[in-house]
This record gives sequence, structure tokens and C-alpha cells, in this order.
Amino acid sequence: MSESDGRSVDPISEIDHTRQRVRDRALVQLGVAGDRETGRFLDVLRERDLRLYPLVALGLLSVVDTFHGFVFSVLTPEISATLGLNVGTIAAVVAVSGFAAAVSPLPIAALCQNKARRALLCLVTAFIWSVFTLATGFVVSLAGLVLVLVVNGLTTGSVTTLHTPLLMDSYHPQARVRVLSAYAAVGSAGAIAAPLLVVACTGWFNLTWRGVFVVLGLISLAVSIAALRLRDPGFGAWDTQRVRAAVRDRDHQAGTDLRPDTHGIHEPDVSLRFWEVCRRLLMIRTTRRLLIGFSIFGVLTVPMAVFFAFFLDRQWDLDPTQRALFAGAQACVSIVALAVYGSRGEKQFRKNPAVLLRNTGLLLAVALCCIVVGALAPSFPVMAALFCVSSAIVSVLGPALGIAMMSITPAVMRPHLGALTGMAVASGGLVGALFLGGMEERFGIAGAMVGMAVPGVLGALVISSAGRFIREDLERMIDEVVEDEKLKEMTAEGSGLPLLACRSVDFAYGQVQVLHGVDFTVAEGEMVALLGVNGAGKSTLLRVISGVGLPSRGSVRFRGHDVTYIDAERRVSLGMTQISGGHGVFDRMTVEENILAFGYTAARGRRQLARIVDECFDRFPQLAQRRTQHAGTLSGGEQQMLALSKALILRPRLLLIDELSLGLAPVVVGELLDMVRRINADGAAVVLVEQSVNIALSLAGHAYFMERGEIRFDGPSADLLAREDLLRAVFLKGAAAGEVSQA
Ligand SMILES: Nc1ncnc2c1ncn2[C@@H]1O[C@H](COP(=O)(O)OP(=O)(O)OP(=O)(O)O)[C@@H](O)[C@H]1O
Repeated sequence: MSESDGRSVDPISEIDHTRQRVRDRALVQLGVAGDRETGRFLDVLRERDLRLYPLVALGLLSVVDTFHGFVFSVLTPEISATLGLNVGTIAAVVAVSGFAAAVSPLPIAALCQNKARRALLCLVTAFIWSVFTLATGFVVSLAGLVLVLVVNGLTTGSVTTLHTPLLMDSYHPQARVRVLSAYAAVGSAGAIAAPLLVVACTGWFNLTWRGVFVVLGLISLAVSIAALRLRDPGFGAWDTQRVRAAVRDRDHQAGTDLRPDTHGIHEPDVSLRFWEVCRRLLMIRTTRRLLIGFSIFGVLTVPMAVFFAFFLDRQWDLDPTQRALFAGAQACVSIVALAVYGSRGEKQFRKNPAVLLRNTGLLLAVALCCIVVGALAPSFPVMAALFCVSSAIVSVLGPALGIAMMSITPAVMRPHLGALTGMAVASGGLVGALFLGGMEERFGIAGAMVGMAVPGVLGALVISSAGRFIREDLERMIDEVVEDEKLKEMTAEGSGLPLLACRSVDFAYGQVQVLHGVDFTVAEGEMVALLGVNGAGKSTLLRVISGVGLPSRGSVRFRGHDVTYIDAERRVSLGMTQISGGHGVFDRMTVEENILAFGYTAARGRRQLARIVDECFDRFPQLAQRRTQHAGTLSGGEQQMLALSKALILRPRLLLIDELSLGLAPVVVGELLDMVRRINADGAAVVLVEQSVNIALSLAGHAYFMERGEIRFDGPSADLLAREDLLRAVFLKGAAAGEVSQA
């Protein structure tokens, strides 16, 4: 931003300056230091006074969460005989429970949106599933069975959604891959413990299925009680909060809570809502790719286990005990693999997260080779070895993908990411089941296992390719945190921030990038002209500002608040209104109906609405004469006038006008411009996108000039007139169109 026209403080260069200052430190705070110095696990914990308790508590909760599902699947025949239910009915009830487990992550993530109560939610859900596991032992009817299975499915959502984010925030970045690996290892240990417990209950103590549920329910309750000291450390306690502290450490004490000066904007008005957060996460390229990776993980873990049991039964004639022993052996190998992977993955991530992802893709490819060769192997030891290796590799996919994805996500959004991940795994499981089912029917069970190679290879390629973007996405996240904190600091210090600040905005229509790192600011009450040749990206920039298009990078701030990913209609109520040239009215509605449509957004009650309509017709008598005429039949100038009435009704703080003069006679344009002047004089800042240099510069004191999606000029309008090199293109175009452009 130019200083010469005396605009308010330039936040963009302030942020860039702070960004340079804290960049390297912030990367280290996110666990990427560029070296391989990770330190011994226990030393890392001891130095930071961290305990193993959260890891153990969450690990054990994840284990007892699986009890219900495991016992139910093993003892289904006995349950069905006691309750008099046929297999079809039981399968339907299990499907309903599976559906509940697949969707529950969403409400659970919503429950801790912006509020760090993840530990509480984990505990509450654990107590609920423990009680319902116990209660399963007393079920006597189908309705009771449906209830316990559905509640069990719903409460499972806390594990998929909250455990990994909680672990991320409970441990220092220097130990996180090891923590996630250890957590996965506890889960694998649970896969050994659950069958042993069932064998002990049924074999040694001669309990029926009811007794087994009661015992496992009691164990689950005991674990939940033991986990009662679990606390939520706060969002980003070890990373994003530290980056914030680094931003302010020069002038402020770390930990100072800086609240933005809201100027009448309430925090809930600008904080992202649930679906806006999900949409925002899906715009991160690495995240999109890794979610595909997680769905492959779902294919490999959910249906594969079932098909593998059939494979061992039919191909190798193993009885249930032998199959259970085989599964136990696989779990043991997985635990060893996770122990080995933890410190290696930690080093890789710390040195270069892109390498970690590339290696993860490679590992997946190796796992698939093992599955394919194992399925066709003629000898039992070879098959067993290959499948043990493959399941060990698959077990490390969770921590590897988890650390990569969680690290590039702002801490408050990690539960949402956990929910999306859970859904990716569940949908992968479902699609995988259908795919493997189809393959099995055509090519037999071994053929189905070989068929895994198809989605698996795709998954391996997608995961590897995510490595290309992870560094950029890490830096983007640092950028967002730095910007947010710096602006809070600036507002707290009373610096006059611009009304609108777009920073480093990139936008693409599909694969075609149209905006490249656009910086654009508008001061309170200012009139700004946005000029450029056809196709420069002016309308696209307005779309990004008004929320019709979402940028792939960069931010849009309105009155200091981040509105980059807020829905377009919410921006209207914050005070942003756009009028698009030639598309500003509803053609099939009458003039009065158009005004009422704008009025519904602003008015509270009928009386206020009627007053709005009267005021509008007083201000535009020409429209009053045509109140019952369809807007589509108005002249071009009248249509623009009607569109401008929107600004009168909504009284925005920022009005974005796209091509007001397009195709209109000079007299009409003159009238419309008078209106724009009046709207601006009433206090609204105006951004005027114009092809006509004359018109734009006669109104606006500050001008931007765009070319090929980049800002080529930013300064006082008078200075732009001296830039013949830029204006020539517009002049030539204007002359060709018969315009007079003698600026
Ligand atoms: N919906 C769309 N899908 C794909 N490409 C688009 C879309 N809208 C615009 N574009 C392309 O994006 C580029 C910028 O378009 P934009 O309308 O923002 O330019 P502009 O500067 O406003 O041009 P004009 O002055 O002609 O309106 C152009 O190359 C255009 O073809």
C-alpha cells in the first residue's frame, strides 16, 4: 500500500515483516526443524514436565471402545439364539450401529468447536459406552439390542474425532510421531487383549455372552474411572499458541490474551461455523490427498480383516483358534513395527515432512506387494510372513498420515479433521467391502486380496504426491496464525486498520489460476477504483471479497476479522454488499418485489420493511413510477439504479460495484455516479471496478491496476495517470469500443 495518499496503517507489510521474523521459529514449533535431532522419548517428556498419563489413558479408552464391537461379532451366534433373532436381523442392527459410528464424529466435533472440552467429551462418551456395554448383558429384546448398539456406535465418534487432536495438544512436537505410534500400538495390544478376555470369560469362567458383556463393561468402566484425570490442554498448547506467543514476544508477555477490537462485530458473527470449517479443511491440498489415503487405510483395515479371516479359513483351513492366534501374531508384529517406526518417522517428519509422505506412499506400495504375493503364495510360512509384514506396514500408516495432516491444520479445527478422517476411513471401509465382495464373487477369495492392489496403488500414488504440497501448507498455516495474532496486536494497540485487507490471495477456477498473490486494501469510507483489461481478474477478486469464490491461498479481512471462509450471505450482515454489473436484479420479479427481497435481509418486522420501501422510492422517484414493472424489462440504466437501491437498503460499510457503466449512455452513467457519490458520502467505502479509466479516476482517490491476476499498480489515482505503460492497454481497448479516454 502506498504511504503517499495518507491511508491508514499498512497491515500487510507489518504482517510480512513479522512473518519473516518468526517463520523459522514457527516451523520448529510445529515440529519441522530441518534436522533429525529428536532426543530420547522419555527425555523429551521429562524436560517439558510431561506425563505418559494422557497417552496411556487415551490408548486404553480406545481399546475398551473396541470391546463391545469385538465381543458382539464373536458371540453373534449365541446372542441370536438367545434373543430368537435371525442372522439378517442381526446384520441390519449391526449396519445401523455402523452408520451411527460413521456419522457421530460430526456432532462430536461440533460440540467442541472453539471450546476446548475434548477431554470431557472423551470421558462422558467413555462412561456412556461402558454402561451400555454392561447393559448389553441384560438385553432381552430386539429394541434393547438396537439401543445398545446404536449408542455404542454414537459414542465411538469421540475416539475417531478427539483422541488424535488431544494427543497432539498434550505432547511436545518433538515427540508426537512417537506418541501417535505408541497410541496405535496400545490399540494393537487391545486387539490381542480382547480375544484373550473373551477366551478367559467363556473358557475358564464358563460365562455366557451376557456374562462376557458384564465383565467387559466393568473393565471399561474401570478404565473410564482411571482416565478421569484427563484434561484438555487447550487448542494448540504446544504449537499454534507458541507461534502466537512468538509473534507478540517483542512487545508483549507470552500468554497475554489479545482480543480484537470488535467495533460492533461479535465474535460469533465472524467465527467459522461447522460446515465452513469442514469446507475450509477440504480446500487444503495436502488434506484432500491424505483423506484419500485414509480411505484406502479404511479399505485395508475394515473389510480386509473380514476377507482375510475367510481367506485363512478357505485357503489354509485354519480353525477359529488358529485364526485368532494368527491375528494375535499380526498384532504383535504391528506393535514392534510401530515401536521401530515411531522414532524413524519422528526424524523424517522433523527433517522434511515431504519425505515422510513419500516414504509412506512407498510403504503402502510395499504392503500391497506383500498382500498380492501373500495371497498367491503356495507355502504357509511365506504367506504368514508376508501378511504379517503387510499388516505391520498398514499399522504405521495411521501415525504417519495423522501427524502430517494434523500438523498443517489449525488446532481448533483438528477435531473437525478427525471427524472427516473418521468418515473417510468408514467410507473407504464401505466401498472396500463392496469392491472386495464383487472381486470375491468373480475371482475367489485370493483374487479379491490381489484386487486390493488397484485402490492400493492409487492410494500410494496419492499419498506420495501429497508430499509436494505439505511444506507450502505448513507455511500457509503459520501465515494464518501470524496474521491473526499480528492483527489482534495491532488493533489492541489502537492502530487504525483498513476496513478491508486482502493478503496474498490466490484463486483458481478448477486448474486455471486466475489470481496470484493479490494484496488489496480499502480504508474506512474510501472510494477505490479497480482497473484493468478484460480478463485481468477484477470480477474474480470481488467474488473472493464477497465470498462467492473461496481463495486457495491468502486471506480476506473485514474490520480486522478473518472472513476468508465465511459464507457470502453472512458477509452481507457484516456490512459487505456486492452489485454485479448487468446481473444486479431479479429479472422476473417486479421492481417492488426486488426492493422487498433486499429489504428482507435488512428489516426486522413489517413496519421497518414498509419504511425501507418508501425511503427507496423517495430516493429513486424513477423507480417508483415503475414499481409493478418486471425488473427484466427495465432499461439498462434503470436496472443499475434498482441494483444500487440495494446499497441504500442494506447500508453496507463496504460496497463492491462491478462495471456500473457497462453499455450505458453517458447521461445515465452520470446520474448513477452521482448516486454512488452520495452512498459514499453517507459513509460507505466503495470499490468500483471499471473499464473506463475516466469514470473510475474521476470518482476515486486511490486506484489499483490489475494485469493477469496480479496487482501492477497500487497508489493515488493521480499517479496512475502517469503510468502510460499500464493504461495504454485500457486506452486501446476503450478506443476500440468507441469510448473517450483522455485521462
Ligand atoms: N466461472 C469461470 N470459470 C472459468 N474461468 C473463469 C470464470 N469466470 C472467469 N473466468 C476466467 O478468469 C479470468 C478472469 O476473469 P474476470 O471476470 O475476473 O476478469 P475481469 O478482469 O473482471 O474481466 P472483465 O473486465 O472482462 O469482466 C478470465 O480469464 C476468465 O476467462
